[in-house]
Amino acid sequence: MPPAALPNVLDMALTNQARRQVEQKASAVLSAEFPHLRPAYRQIFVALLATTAEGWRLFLREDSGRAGADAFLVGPNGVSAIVVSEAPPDETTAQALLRHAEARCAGIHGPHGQVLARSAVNLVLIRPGGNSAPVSNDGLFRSLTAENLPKLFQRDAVHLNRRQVDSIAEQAAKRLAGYAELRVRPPERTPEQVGLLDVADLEEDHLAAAQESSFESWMTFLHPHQQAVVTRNYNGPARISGPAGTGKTVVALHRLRYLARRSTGPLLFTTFVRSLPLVHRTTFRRLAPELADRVEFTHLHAWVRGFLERRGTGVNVDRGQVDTAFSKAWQAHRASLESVEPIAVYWQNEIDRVIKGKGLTTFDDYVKASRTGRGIGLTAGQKKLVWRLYETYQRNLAEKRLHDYNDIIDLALAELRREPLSEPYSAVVVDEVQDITLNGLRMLSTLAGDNLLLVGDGQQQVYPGGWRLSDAGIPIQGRGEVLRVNYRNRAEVLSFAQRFDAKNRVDDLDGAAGVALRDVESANPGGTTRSWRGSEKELAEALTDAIRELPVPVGNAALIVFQHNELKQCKAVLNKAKIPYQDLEFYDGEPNGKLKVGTVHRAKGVDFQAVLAVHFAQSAVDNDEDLQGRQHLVAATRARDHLWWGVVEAQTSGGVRP
Ligand SMILES: Nc1ncnc2c1ncn2[C@@H]1O[C@H](COP(=O)(O)OP(=O)(O)OP(=O)(O)O)[C@@H](O)[C@H]1O
Repeated sequence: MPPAALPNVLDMALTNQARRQVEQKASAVLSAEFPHLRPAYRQIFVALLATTAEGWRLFLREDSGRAGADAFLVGPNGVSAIVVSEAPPDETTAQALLRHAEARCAGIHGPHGQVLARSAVNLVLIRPGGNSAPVSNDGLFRSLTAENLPKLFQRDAVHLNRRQVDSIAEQAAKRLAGYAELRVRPPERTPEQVGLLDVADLEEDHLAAAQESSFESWMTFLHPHQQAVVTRNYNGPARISGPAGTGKTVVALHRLRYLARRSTGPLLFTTFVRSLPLVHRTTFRRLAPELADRVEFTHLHAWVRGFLERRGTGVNVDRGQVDTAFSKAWQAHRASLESVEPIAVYWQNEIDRVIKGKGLTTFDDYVKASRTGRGIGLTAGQKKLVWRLYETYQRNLAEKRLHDYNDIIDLALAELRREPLSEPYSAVVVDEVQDITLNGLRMLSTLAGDNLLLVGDGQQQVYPGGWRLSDAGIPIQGRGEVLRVNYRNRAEVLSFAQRFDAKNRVDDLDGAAGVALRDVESANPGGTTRSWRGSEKELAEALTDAIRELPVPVGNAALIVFQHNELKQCKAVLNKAKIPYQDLEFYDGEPNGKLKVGTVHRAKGVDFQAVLAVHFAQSAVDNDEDLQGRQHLVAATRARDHLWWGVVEAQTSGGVRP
């Protein structure tokens, strides 16, 4: 049992002097309780025990047989099973230690019916001698020395609050027979000290308060259904789907850690969205620092380019020149297609997502091909005109020896079929799979085989096109999971986002009925939303006010628009108002105090405490209302606590309406 009323020291970092006092106490407690502990080990356990003065909980067991000692440390950074030993354990021992740690923590409950995830237990090896040479079973253990021990307490990995730490520790105490719980109290502050908090203390307090949020607790706790998906044995390619915010990516990241511990090969996390892998890499490193080198986070085209380079296949991808090749083709065929649809990008998408994206190489195939989600139906005669546009575009690319993204996917697919990877991936996770082209899927399936895990939500497709997983020859039967509890959006935000729910049936990515956002259960009450409507002239003031009045730090908020040209307009407003911002394109998930800004395409898959979305009512999104609805749904569901939704009317439409 913990001593009755420990102060809430998690919110109150110790001063240096207090820390020294705590370490002295810790040393005395260890001498009394574990008199035979070797001095080199004692030094480490003093450091671990000192954290209990700040609310961490330590359970210790001496193992004289193995010349080591082990402990469980529960703190704001989660649960760590710690082995202190000079010699790294061999693979078999390491696996046994991992099972031991997982078994001891099995069945620990979290808030709202969640469970402590098996994949959440951190296994840490601490070597007293200062030997920091990599251990052979890297990836099972996080390996530290006495010198770099403070890494274990790093603030950026904080995700549990005091109540959660205590609740885990109380439950762990019952499961840890043979371990002694050791604690030291923090020194009392004198009345003078209480008034003399230095700046560092205040910063620490601020940080701790911000981290009181329960949102990050997914690093330790999963819903039992999420947990089951993390550990299930699939024997074939699998798919996780479910509406926005249901924890699909969270499950995928835990599963990567779980699978990495049970395999030896490299692992890959990829997606079509360029900026996303960086953000998830940052998150994953907090979850599983020991696996930083084994799991590769790369967006699909970067992976393909790297792969082709390694195979000696040169490609020439220049986005600007590729666009010019299309523009020239469009100029040549504009007259014949304009009456069907005047927006050039519609036809560029037709080539990218339908003709080339699906790997159609003959006009006959194109005539027969389904164009689900393309908005406009085309007759065979109109398709003939599109095919001519496509042929001219292809000629323009060939003349300049250019490759577009579809070309390099095709090259990679051919190359993988010719010669598979010499060291196959133990797991390939594909996030936001709904936006990958059909040929991209074929390539990933060839790359990963049975080790493929596809994660996505048909309702959040922001690029037009349409396929079923079966079209790519990926058999999912019996290996499709659907998550249904929304953990991200507070109830108010969720209910606002649900207005963009699909009128049509939602697809589960494989042709069957999926779950729509309106069907999810909401896990977090509260939240705020604000709507604004006005003219383009009035936008600057309204947006600046909305940013100044944000109920969250501006660095935790994002401004999302739907078209590139609108981005420029909004950035001009920010520049004028001197509001520092960062392009979402370059956001890697590290906190930086700046407002994040980007189009919805760059905001996919991530979340922010607050979102400001600006919709220019006049803009057309590829002439497709459904697509626009899906993009709005994605933008609105990026917000956790607060959503500001601005609509800019046509310039002639006059004043602000409430
Ligand atoms: N088990 C959990 N406990 C607490 N919070 C959770 C849990 N699972 C997910 N969350 C919260 O929900 C957020 C959304 O999770 P995640 O990004 O995995 O959802 P998603 O289904 O991939 O969403 P989207 O499809 O909208 O990108 C996380 O950032 C986290 O804050």
